[in-house]
Amino acid sequence: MSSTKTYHIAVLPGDGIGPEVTAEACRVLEAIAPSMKGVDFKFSEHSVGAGEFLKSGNPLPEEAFDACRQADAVLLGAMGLPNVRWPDGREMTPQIDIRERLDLYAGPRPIYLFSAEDSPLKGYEAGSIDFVIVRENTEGLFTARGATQAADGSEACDVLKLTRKGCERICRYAFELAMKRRKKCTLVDKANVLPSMVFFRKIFYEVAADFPEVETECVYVDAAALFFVQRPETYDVLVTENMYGDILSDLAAGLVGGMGIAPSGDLGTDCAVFQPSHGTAPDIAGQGKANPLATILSAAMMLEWLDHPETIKAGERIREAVKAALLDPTKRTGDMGGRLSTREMGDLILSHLD
Ligand SMILES: NC(=O)C1=CN([C@@H]2O[C@H](COP(=O)(O)OP(=O)(O)OC[C@H]3O[C@@H](n4cnc5c(N)ncnc54)[C@H](O)[C@@H]3O)[C@@H](O)[C@H]2O)C=CC1
Ligand SMILES: CC(C)CC(=O)C(=O)O
Ligand SMILES: [Mg+2]
Repeated sequence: MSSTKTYHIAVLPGDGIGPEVTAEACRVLEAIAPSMKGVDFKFSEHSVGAGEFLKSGNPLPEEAFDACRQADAVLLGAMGLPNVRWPDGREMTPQIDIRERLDLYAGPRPIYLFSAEDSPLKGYEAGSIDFVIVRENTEGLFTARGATQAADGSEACDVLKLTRKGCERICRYAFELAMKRRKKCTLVDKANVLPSMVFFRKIFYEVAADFPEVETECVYVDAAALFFVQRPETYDVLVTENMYGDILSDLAAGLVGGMGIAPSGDLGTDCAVFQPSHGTAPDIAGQGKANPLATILSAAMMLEWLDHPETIKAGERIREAVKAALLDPTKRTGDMGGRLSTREMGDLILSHLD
């Protein structure tokens, strides 16, 4: 007797272009589901973000958070709007709260050049830029949110904190990933200046000792920004602090076509969120212009992470469909120089799934 495994996916469309891009990713998941033997999906949708804050006063209602905790995986659009802020001036960042509360410490952000014409760099063929930034997601400078500001308004201070546990597990994740790829792991730090980064580097080499096959190197974060542009082909897996990873992942997305094609995962031990690396793009929201590929590729990462032979195959099929769709350089959304709408790009990917 065969039984069907039902995966519960919590969908958090969020703000701005979030609902537009998650709709396309869900269409792709629904289209691919019938081809998976013994697997299906149950989706539940939950309101979070700046819009939810304006309605209920809470950008992350407990019902939505519980749904994330209980789901097999979470698919998120993007959250936050620049004009919706806490009284202290910060934006709503429930995505960071979810990462911290569910301990989703590993943030893989794959950077892959699907088609030569999408790179602003000269001489790079499809597949020649192919690396993963592994962002530490639960420590570093972002944990300082809501930290200190002097009462007299004369200064403000954010603390960058790293722990041994946090550094060890993110380095271990990065080395294990490198073992499945081209066996090179680069630590991006600022160990010429900050004691926290000297600490990170020490732990990086301790963990490296368990992976003698992996080539190691350390690069300062400012130099990494330069080398990404000058010789991105030399990187495989890079591991770095939370905010460095945030900044470098936008820079790296720019090497392969922009934010519209940059997926990400936020992984814990038994819980994970998948979302595009981009934000809510208020400048194009509601106009059908958003590129859904980053979210569709994040959905493919989710299928691979679910780690069932059928979902792994389906994730690979989605990536192949994106690859095939981008072979025609006239088929792009506006951010990548084309004329397709969000829905038309979704339709194009569906047509390549057949
Ligand atoms: N994970 C999340 O939910 C994130 C949320 N945000 C929030 O999003 C809002 C906007 O932030 P920005 O700094 O403008 O970053 P953004 O990533 O939303 O936009 C930067 C630029 O990229 C373009 N862009 C982004 N995604 C695109 C897509 N799928 N298709 C086509 N073009 C796309 C935008 O139009 C804009 O020109 C802010 O409120 C910010 O806090 C920002 C980054 C991540
Ligand atoms: C709210 C932001 C810090 C989130 C972000 O930029 C990201 O996750 O890449
Ligand atoms: Mg970011």
